[in-house]
Amino acid sequence: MSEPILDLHNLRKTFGALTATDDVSLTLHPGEIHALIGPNGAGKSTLIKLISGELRPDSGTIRFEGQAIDRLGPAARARLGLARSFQVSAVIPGFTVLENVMLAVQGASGASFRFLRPALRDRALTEPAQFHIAHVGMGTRAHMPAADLSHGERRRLEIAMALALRPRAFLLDEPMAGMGTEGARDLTAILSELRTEAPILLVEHDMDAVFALADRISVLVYGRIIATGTVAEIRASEAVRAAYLGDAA
Ligand SMILES: Nc1ncnc2c1ncn2[C@@H]1O[C@H](COP(=O)(O)OP(=O)(O)OP(=O)(O)O)[C@@H](O)[C@H]1O
Repeated sequence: MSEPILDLHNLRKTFGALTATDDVSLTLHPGEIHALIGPNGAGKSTLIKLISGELRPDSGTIRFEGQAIDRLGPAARARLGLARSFQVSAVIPGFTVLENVMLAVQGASGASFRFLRPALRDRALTEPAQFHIAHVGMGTRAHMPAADLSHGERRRLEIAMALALRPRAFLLDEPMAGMGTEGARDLTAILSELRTEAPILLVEHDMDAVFALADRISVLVYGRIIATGTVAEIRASEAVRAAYLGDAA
């Protein structure tokens, strides 16, 4: 297998007496969607926060494209291309789809006048923004205010904004949450394509989406990875069935 883009080694995080992350090691490789599943309170969000830099581990290491990033804060990790989508990119409701993505393009270029409405004639911003908007199938919505978008369209906008940051890896924490069946199906198709842009570490409770998307699945229970494998391997695992999947397998 290719060199991992993201390489976690023996990560550990405690909150008082509680071990939320118990010696977790996992890798994310180019082109793959690696899903992280597990019951409520298993430590999935904590792990995402350790990777994004919002939380610091008690021990263990995180390498990103071969570089140790343990000492970097969230902003520096984001600049390296570690994109925590659906949270980093705050959509401005009064701005159009195009303006929102232009702001993301502007932010990615390091410009500091983040809160000014971007100049619609600035082709250095409009061209990449329109490219990302077309990529997520929102070409006909470019001039619509973000406030008027449906939930699913807003998710697409957020992905276009994440793409503008030229990510090297995506950390997605429950992107299907709050979406209807159709919206979830729609987003599943988008994420499936997105993996060719950058690999995705996907925390998700929607098992239909996980089984449809994941190249590999890791199962987290009480902060510990109890199994990592393909969809077929995880569905067939007795340990996983007993600890988590039950009838969903
Ligand atoms: N800042 C914190 N301080 C104390 N305990 C915390 C903190 N953050 C998380 N925890 C605890 O750590 C454990 C793991 O929580 P975490 O939110 O990572 O789980 P999760 O798998 O994401 O759950 P869910 O699926 O419900 O989102 C839980 O027992 C939680 O109560």
